[in-house]
Amino acid sequence: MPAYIEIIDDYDHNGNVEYILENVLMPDDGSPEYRRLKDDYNSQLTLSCTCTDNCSNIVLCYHGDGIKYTRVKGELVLLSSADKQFPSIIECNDLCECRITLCTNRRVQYGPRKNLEVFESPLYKSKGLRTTADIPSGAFICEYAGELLTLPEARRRLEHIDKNCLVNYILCLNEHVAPQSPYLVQKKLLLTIVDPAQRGNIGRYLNHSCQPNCEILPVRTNCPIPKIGIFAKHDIYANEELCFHYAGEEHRDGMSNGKPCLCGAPHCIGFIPNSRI
Ligand SMILES: C[S@@+](CC[C@H](N)C(=O)[O-])C[C@H]1O[C@@H](n2cnc3c(N)ncnc32)[C@H](O)[C@@H]1O
Repeated sequence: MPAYIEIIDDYDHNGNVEYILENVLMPDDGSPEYRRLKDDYNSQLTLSCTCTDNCSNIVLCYHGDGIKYTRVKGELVLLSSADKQFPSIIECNDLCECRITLCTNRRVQYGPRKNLEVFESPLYKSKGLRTTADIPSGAFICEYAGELLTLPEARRRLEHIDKNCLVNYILCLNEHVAPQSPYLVQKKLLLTIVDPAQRGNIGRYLNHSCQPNCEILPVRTNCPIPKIGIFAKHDIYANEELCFHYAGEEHRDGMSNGKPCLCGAPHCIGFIPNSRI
């Protein structure tokens, strides 16, 4: 039995973007905000399960208010009855006593699914990500991994992007957290900012759609800073382009207008939504 899980990710980029398997810290700028981000990044969630029955009872491998997985045709997918009011996932971690190979509360930590392909999207007139195989509803696609930014650094980079008409890869995840969430006992982390422009994984190629086939959810494993997990919203067929709503479909407040949106959905809002930070 392995003592920890190794991420399996054979994807790569063309060009000079560095391929990373999971989030990394932005360069140290000496700020107090960076020190706080680094402290969080190096922290371990103290939630752990005490499952000793070969994970036959999923409830034991379940941490507080997180969404659960269920196994469908050999694959772990999100339970469709999940509470969408405070959506988040807390997977089992290195402190858990369950058997890694049997645990049904570990998916994102294994890395992206296979059969993903970067391509030139005719719809978006830029790169996009598609699947070459069918994907069931609720299945994990990949993480949106990049450099974790402090708020001042994100603002600085956004200004630079605007001024120089560069492609914006910065994603701000605003969490709507239940007051008794177990990870808030450690720290109140509500805004996670990820920039895969220079260092990122395959998640950086998903475009925005106002009527997407994927959704993003915060997923915690060992670290209190969530990974941004991308999941199938419904069954997806081979050769479909994968896209998600950049601001989250349920939370439209706090959005600012970005560039014109090319998604072509019947109820397209007309612009790429950016979270106001
Ligand atoms: C995360 S990247 C997606 C991959 C990108 N298309 C590429 O070629 O690398 C986000 C950028 O893609 C483009 N993009 C994403 N969704 C779009 C949309 N709905 N309409 C127009 N451009 C979009 C914008 O330039 C946006 O800043």
